[in-house]
Amino acid sequence: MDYSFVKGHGTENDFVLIPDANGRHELTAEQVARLCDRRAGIGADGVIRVVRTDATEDPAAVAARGQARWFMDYRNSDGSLSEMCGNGIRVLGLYLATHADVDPREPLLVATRAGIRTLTFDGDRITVDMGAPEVAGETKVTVGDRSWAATRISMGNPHAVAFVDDLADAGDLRTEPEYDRVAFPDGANIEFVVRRGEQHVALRVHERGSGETRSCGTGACAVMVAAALADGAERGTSYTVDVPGGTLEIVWTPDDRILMTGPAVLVAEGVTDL
Ligand SMILES: N[C@@H](CCC[C@H](N)C(=O)O)C(=O)O
Repeated sequence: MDYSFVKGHGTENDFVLIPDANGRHELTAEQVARLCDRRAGIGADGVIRVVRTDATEDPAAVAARGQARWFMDYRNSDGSLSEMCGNGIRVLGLYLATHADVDPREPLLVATRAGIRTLTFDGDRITVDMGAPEVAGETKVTVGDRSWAATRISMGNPHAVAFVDDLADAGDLRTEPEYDRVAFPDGANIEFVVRRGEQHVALRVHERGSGETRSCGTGACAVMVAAALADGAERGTSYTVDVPGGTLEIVWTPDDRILMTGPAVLVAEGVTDL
């Protein structure tokens, strides 16, 4: 069956959006993997079905009815579900502001499996209130014969953040790093971080369900929190986080919310029968 798609990216973390206001295109994991295939499909790090909260029975959408009109149904490129995608939600916001009756002069509330997130628009920059981080203590990550201490942080989805001397130390991230499967029963996104200056860091990421990507919005937020904690700075600070595909600005507010600001770009629209 033919259906419409939109392709977009946020700091080169790229997504196939499936506009599905009325909830008619529930996707299987196999379909998502076909869409994301970079040779036989459209190619992307993930798929976002853009559906109204009153048109899907996903429990997170049902819980948000009456507060948020739109639900981000996010899947990784292997077809697995995730609770949240920081870059993807900006791309979804731009899609709604340009293709639906969403007024970018107003805050936009979007339901996700991690709860409702609020977006504000400033030209081509979008800020997302990512909610409060949850810091869960120390763990360890391993690539080949090298291991690093890491901090477990949830941004609605699970992250392990490891400071390294050089981003090249993380080696070939085509293979998933090893991590504590008891601490992370649902898998983990792993970030490797170096310092670039005062309140300025850079990362590489291996995403759960997608492999190494050129950016991860929730990962950049987790990295900012780990860096601020290490600096003794904590709340009321802002950091610049460089990712391979660009730069994100992250603020930790005095009332414990993480605000992430970055770009969103739509690059193509079409019809597919994948
Ligand atoms: N790239 C995303 C995160 C996507 C989900 C992640 N792979 C997971 O499984 O939790 C971002 O920008 O946050």
